[in-house]
Amino acid sequence: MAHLFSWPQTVGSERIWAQGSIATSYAFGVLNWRAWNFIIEFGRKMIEWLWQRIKVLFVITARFQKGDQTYDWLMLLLAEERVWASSCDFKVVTRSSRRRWGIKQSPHALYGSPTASSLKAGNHGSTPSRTEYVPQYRAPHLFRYKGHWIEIDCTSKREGGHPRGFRGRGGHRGSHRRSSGNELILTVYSFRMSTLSDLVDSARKLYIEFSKPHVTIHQPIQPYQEGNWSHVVTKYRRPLDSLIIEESTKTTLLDDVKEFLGSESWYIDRGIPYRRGYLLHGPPGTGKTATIYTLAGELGLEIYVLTMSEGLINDAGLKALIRAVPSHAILLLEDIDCVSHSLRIEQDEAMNDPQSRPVSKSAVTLSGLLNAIDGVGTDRGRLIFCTTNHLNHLEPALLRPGRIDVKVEYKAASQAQARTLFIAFFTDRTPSSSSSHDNTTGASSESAAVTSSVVSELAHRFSKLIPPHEFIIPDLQGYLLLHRKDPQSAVNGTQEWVDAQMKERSDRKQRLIAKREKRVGGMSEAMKMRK
Ligand SMILES: Nc1ncnc2c1ncn2[C@@H]1O[C@H](COP(=O)(O)OP(=O)(O)OP(=O)(O)O)[C@@H](O)[C@H]1O
Repeated sequence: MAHLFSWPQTVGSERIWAQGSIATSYAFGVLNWRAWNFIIEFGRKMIEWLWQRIKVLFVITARFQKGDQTYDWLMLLLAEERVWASSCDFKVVTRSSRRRWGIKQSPHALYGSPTASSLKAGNHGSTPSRTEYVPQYRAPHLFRYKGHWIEIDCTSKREGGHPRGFRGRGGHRGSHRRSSGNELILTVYSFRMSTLSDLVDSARKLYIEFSKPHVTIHQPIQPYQEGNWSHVVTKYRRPLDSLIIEESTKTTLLDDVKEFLGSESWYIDRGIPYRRGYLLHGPPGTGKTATIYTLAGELGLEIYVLTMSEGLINDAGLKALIRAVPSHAILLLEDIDCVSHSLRIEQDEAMNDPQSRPVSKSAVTLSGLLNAIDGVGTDRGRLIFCTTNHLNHLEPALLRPGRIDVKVEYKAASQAQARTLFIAFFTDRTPSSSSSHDNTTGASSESAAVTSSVVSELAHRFSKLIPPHEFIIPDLQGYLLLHRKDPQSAVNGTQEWVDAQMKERSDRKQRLIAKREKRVGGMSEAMKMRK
């Protein structure tokens, strides 16, 4: 009976025991699972932490913003290193700028393309094309530079860190905001910071070498408040002797700029802002801008141009743009009188005087311009060149020494300039012609001397027929171009051309006077009617 009664008890206790052991093993299982989870998570975190530490020691991340000079240096270096060779992502453009980071060649030979150096030398293959293939580097690219692996990424999807949330030395973890993609991110797998600085330095040297035959001109792009100068054009360097201005003006300007560039410590020691302002003033087409480009080419300086008459840049934009100009570069402010004009317009409009309305107006105010010129960053070796056609429109505050230190007046061509232009125009400068004169017999060099003396004599006659300070160099160039192959006929036709030009000018003047008188007459009639 007891057995009878004990069985269910036993069964019950076994059941309880079984249930207990299941519960216990379940609890242990859960605990185990939690422990394992904890261990795995802890291990993962440790590995991540260690990996981050290793990366901090062995990986350097550097960002290069479009619009900054370093971006251009790096892009050129990448082209030179043929990093694009493994790329399958190109932007194809027909624009043909002298500054090319793309692979400029026939589409048929894309992957067998020449190197940047051969392109530099003008060797574009047998089928030169104006199409440019610009590698995009959207997907990360790996390349080897002086024994180090370097990764490039042009289009970060996250801002504030590495494209893949990576945190390198000095970097931050990505915050997953979309970037504009206007930056180049380099990840250098090296524990030495000098690897990066060497790379940037090599890129800079290459860029200077590459830019030698050209003058680089930077123009701003919108939004100006970001100080972005990424629109770049290049022009062939102009030889100094192709600039036909007074020899003394040329050398004075050149020497002044050279002296300024070499006297940084002098300025710093005396607490004087290290900048120099030049004002070139005179009628349109007299060579003001040409002078600045020639100086820049001669001294290897880059130009940052702002045209004040365009009316697009306001005070905030101007400040940001001027601040972004690097040291030892030329800041060129074209048509600076338009800034003063904006004040004058307001005054004149207030006085209801429609007669004095100027042609163009700048969105920059005078105080905005003065603040931008005097502001932060402009005292770090800044050469500021201003041009104007109307010196008398400039506010005295702008002409104060420290803002404008050197003034140069430009006029229409003198007879001496006309003579120099004629000689430059008709003297054969091709090396072959000069070498043939040098290397051949005495008879040939004699004929060269005769030719140059003939040109000189004709130039003298030509200059005497040109009334002083009436025609600008482009006018004279235009006329000489009509007689490009025949200097004698150029001289023979000069008087006739001068007379025709003078008559045309006088007719135009008469027409303008008549128009003005008609307008004034109309206004006084209206006044009378109103009375
Ligand atoms: N003295 C000069 N020597 C050589 N070229 C000149 C000279 N003057 C003008 N030119 C030529 O004429 C063209 C116009 O010159 P430039 O743009 O320098 O004139 P500017 O005085 O700056 O005119 P603007 O006031 O309208 O800006 C250029 O192609 C330039 O090469």
